[in-house]
Amino acid sequence: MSDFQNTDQPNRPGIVVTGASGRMGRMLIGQILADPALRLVGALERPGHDWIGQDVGTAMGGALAGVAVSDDAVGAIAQAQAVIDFTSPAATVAFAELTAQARAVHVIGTTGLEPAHLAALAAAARHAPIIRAGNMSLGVNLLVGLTRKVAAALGTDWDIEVVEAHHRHKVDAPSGTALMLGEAAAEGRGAALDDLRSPAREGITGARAPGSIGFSAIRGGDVVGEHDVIFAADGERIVLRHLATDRAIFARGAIRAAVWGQDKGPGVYDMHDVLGL
Ligand SMILES: NC(=O)C1=CN([C@@H]2O[C@H](COP(=O)(O)OP(=O)(O)OC[C@H]3O[C@@H](n4cnc5c(N)ncnc54)[C@H](O)[C@@H]3O)[C@@H](O)[C@H]2O)C=CC1
Ligand SMILES: O=C(O)C1=N[C@H](C(=O)O)C[C@H](O)C1
Repeated sequence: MSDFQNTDQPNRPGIVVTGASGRMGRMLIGQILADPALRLVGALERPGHDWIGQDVGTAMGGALAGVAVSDDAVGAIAQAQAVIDFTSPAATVAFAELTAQARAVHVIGTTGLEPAHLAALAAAARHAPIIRAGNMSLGVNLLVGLTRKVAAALGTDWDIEVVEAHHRHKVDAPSGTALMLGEAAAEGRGAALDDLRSPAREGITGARAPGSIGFSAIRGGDVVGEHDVIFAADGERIVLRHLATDRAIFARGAIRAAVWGQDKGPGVYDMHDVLGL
């Protein structure tokens, strides 16, 4: 363990952060190092990454953290009480197996997960808790509840569209948040999103299918994350909106989940469980 982090509190959960050099990895590591109630015990990057072997604090341009960035997931995760993971679907599935073996909490922010990835995570969650959400912020998780409520109150003469905007580097669409909001809207209508989801529009699409839920994605610049749920009827519209301006909100939620999960049994949880919503 590092001599550089506070050692006054013996029961601080030891946290491994995957994707250490990523936009979310850096944010998480910064928040963990700044919090005396937490301990950073590992920082993982993909094999071949130029941060491997460097101290993660200095690689981030700050003070020594006493934790070297590693590609040894087996060794790092074996020492962890929690793994916070914002990487890619394939990496997340591999980390889930190791985290389950270590009986540690796996907090998953990675989006773009397909049904096969989700099945692998469900298998891992038979051994240890997994807390997964396409968005870890308090605001979006509140918006999910509002979306479900508004969709339940309105009939199918109100068309539902989810519009999202993200930075130019984002690789998946619709965003994990947009899908959470779409699922909530479908639930409000007593259906599964798969049954209501409108295919991506291009060309002669025909008129909108009544009761369907559409998605549109904008990518550009450094947009952190913006989501609108539009309920459109003849003569009026309701727009529920969340604007993220700082990735700190996602990191705060993920760290809260890692701590919350410490006394939880195996299973899949989400931020509604963590936040008690
Ligand atoms: N649930 C939430 O609240 C949020 C979710 N996200 C999601 O988190 C994911 C990551 O987002 P960003 O940090 O913006 O991406 P990023 O591309 O900046 O970072 C991903 C990092 O993971 C690393 N990585 C990939 N494979 C790896 C492996 N096998 N082992 C270790 N490291 C590996 C990459 O080298 C990279 O540094 C995306 O799926 C994004 O949608 C992002 C923000 C909030
Ligand atoms: O990739 C991102 O940046 C984000 N991804 C999450 C998503 O897919 O919804 C959460 C947030 O919007 C930022």
